[in-house]
Amino acid sequence: SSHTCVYHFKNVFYVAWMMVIGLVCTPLCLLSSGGRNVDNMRILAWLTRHVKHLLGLKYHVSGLEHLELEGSYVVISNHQSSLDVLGMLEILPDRCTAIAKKELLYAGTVGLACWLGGVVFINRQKTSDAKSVMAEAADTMLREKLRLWIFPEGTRNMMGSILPFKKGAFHLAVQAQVPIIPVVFSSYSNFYMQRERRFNSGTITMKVLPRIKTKGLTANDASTLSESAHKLMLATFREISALTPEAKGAHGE
Ligand SMILES: CCCCC/C=C\C/C=C\CCCCCCCC(=O)SCCNC(=O)CCNC(=O)[C@H](O)C(C)(C)COP(=O)(O)OP(=O)(O)OC[C@H]1O[C@@H](n2cnc3c(N)ncnc32)[C@H](O)[C@@H]1OP(=O)(O)O
Ligand SMILES: CCCCCCCC/C=C\CCCCCCCC(=O)OC[C@@H](O)COP(=O)(O)O
Repeated sequence: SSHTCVYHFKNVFYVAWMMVIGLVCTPLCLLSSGGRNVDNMRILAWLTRHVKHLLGLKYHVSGLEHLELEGSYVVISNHQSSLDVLGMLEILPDRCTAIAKKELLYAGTVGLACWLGGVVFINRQKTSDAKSVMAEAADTMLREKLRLWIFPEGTRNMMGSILPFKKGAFHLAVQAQVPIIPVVFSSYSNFYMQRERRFNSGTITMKVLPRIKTKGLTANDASTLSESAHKLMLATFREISALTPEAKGAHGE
């Protein structure tokens, strides 16, 4: 039926169009900075701005003032789909890059674009490697006055909730003694339904929350920090999501 066609078309179009953007951005990034540089993220964000219109998506953002902090910080957000990248680039602060799984590096021109934007790649299968790469990223972040965007669930999740957080983002913030700024995306379940093969137009609410301070905290506090951030973000997710009755049922509400 027609909604199934639209679903497949939009998904294929999204990946293909991002590949084209990845290709277009490459010479621009090379000309402007000569190689891998976090400032290339501005170019990526600028080139990607229009994609939401092509997919019929709107963003409603609140709390942007919480990102207007001096110096380094870690942004954490929930992760439902590769579409999250559009929201991320919609509000991306200056000098901010991301942490991603290393597989993304091999995703053609999108991988190249990520590399040019200074994305830090981690091997999730090798926890000890991932930890040392993230420790190095904490140093680089301070030295080069960067911000890092991390998806602490560590994987995509469309179940209408937020998975328990991995601890890496919190260790990194504590090691660097920088604040954590939570960003919550509302549920995509009102416009994107994988099971029913529906990808309708829709509005995504993004809420930036006030920073969580880490000054004086140690590695022992990472678990508590992770749990309290999760609780806060899950409450916000439920508050801002226009949940369907079925999705509400899945939450046990
Ligand atoms: C695209 C169009 C063209 C133009 C656009 C181009 C580009 C677009 C621009 C940008 C796009 C960027 C897109 C990015 C999106 C990518 C999203 C992703 O890839 S998500 C997947 C990757 N992210 C993550 O995995 C999140 C981070 N992961 C973690 O934090 C994990 O903790 C881990 C480090 C990988 C380890 O995983 P593990 O399963 O072992 O988890 P635990 O958290 O339970 O940890 C186990 C144990 O170790 C302790 N720990 C963890 N980290 C540390 C540390 N750094 N130091 C010390 N100890 C650590 C932790 O406390 C646990 O111990 P304990 O149980 O005793 O507490
Ligand atoms: C050589 C061709 C390879 C084709 C691969 C196509 C990949 C491009 C897909 C969409 C275009 C824009 C996406 C931008 C980046 C999306 C990042 C992303 O969402 O990665 C998933 C990762 O967070 C979690 O992975 P898992 O849920 O654990 O798995």
